[in-house]
Amino acid sequence: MTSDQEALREALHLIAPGTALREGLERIQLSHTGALIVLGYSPEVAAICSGGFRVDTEFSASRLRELCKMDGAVVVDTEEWIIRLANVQLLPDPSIPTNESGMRHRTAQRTARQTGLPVLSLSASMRIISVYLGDLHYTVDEPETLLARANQAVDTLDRYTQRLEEVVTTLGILEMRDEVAIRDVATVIQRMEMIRRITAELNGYIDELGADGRLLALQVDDLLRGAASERALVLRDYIRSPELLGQAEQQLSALSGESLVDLTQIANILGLGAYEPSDLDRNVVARGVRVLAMVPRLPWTTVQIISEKWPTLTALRNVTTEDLQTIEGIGPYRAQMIVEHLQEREQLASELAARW
Ligand SMILES: Nc1ncnc2c1ncn2[C@@H]1O[C@H](COP(=O)(O)OP(=O)(O)OP(=O)(O)O)[C@@H](O)[C@H]1O
Repeated sequence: MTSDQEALREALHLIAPGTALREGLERIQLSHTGALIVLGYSPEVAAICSGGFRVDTEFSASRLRELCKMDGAVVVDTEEWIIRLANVQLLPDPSIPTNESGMRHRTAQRTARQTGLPVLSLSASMRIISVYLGDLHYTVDEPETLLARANQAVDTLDRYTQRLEEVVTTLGILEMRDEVAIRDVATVIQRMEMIRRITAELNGYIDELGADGRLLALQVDDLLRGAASERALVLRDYIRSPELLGQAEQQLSALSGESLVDLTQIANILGLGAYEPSDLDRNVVARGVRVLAMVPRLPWTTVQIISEKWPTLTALRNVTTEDLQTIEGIGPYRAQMIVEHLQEREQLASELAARW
């Protein structure tokens, strides 16, 4: 996300349903007066304001509506939530390009480009809220439209998480049998990345829906249940050097929709060296970090020390309680817990495999 996109998201959050600002905008829409509102008060804004008068009054929805009945723009200081100016003429640099028609929208776009602040433009005739920020232009949807789209995305997330659960379970079984192929790891990461993308889209809807999006946020939370930490653990299990983790995350999120379908590209991002589709069948071994992280109350630093000493899951599965007690901070009780946990996982994997 670029900084403008992030700022746009923050601006959408400010005007989300349930906020005082949105209530003001809805009142303006009902009264068909239209509006031009600058969200932020900076020296750049002050420099392009002409005429009008100072208000310096606490923000309220009804005040905004009243002030927007007058000609000109309103400037709202969103740091302090104070309406600073009203009835002002905005005079942005006329050489700044604009592809809008109508003076209000053209001024809004130029002002946003010149000041870097969000500028709202509400047309008197149409029930549309336009947000301009830098070079971005966003048309705010009605909450019903947004909710319909968000619900579709939740259905997709639901299907994706079910499919992920299947492939992660398969990976767990194969890990315990030393039968993991590059394809299995790449498939899990592919699914996780698809989930990350749909979640980012949903978070955008949640931000924009404000109070109307609370139920949606709970649904998403429920569906994700620790998905982000599981993703990090799978990556740690198969990316040899931890310093490449951040780079891999970046490259995964930069993959186009088409490239995400290609498992060899994902495998290469993980550093697993797959140049042709047949390379995907080559075996790989997990470090076992994910399995260790599931041991109850085992501190992360201890997980790291253990996996440094026994750097593969295969090696880990052969450790004894005596071996583990050579590590500082692991006594007989904890050593026993770790060994039992590994045995349980192995047992579970063979039970599940028997059902295949
Ligand atoms: N530079 C400006 N500074 C402040 N306010 C402006 C500016 N330009 C336009 N406006 C406001 O927008 C109103 C509508 O202007 P105009 O009719 O030219 O734009 P429009 O885009 O065609 O209108 P609408 O958006 O309502 O369809 C003006 O009456 C004024 O209140």
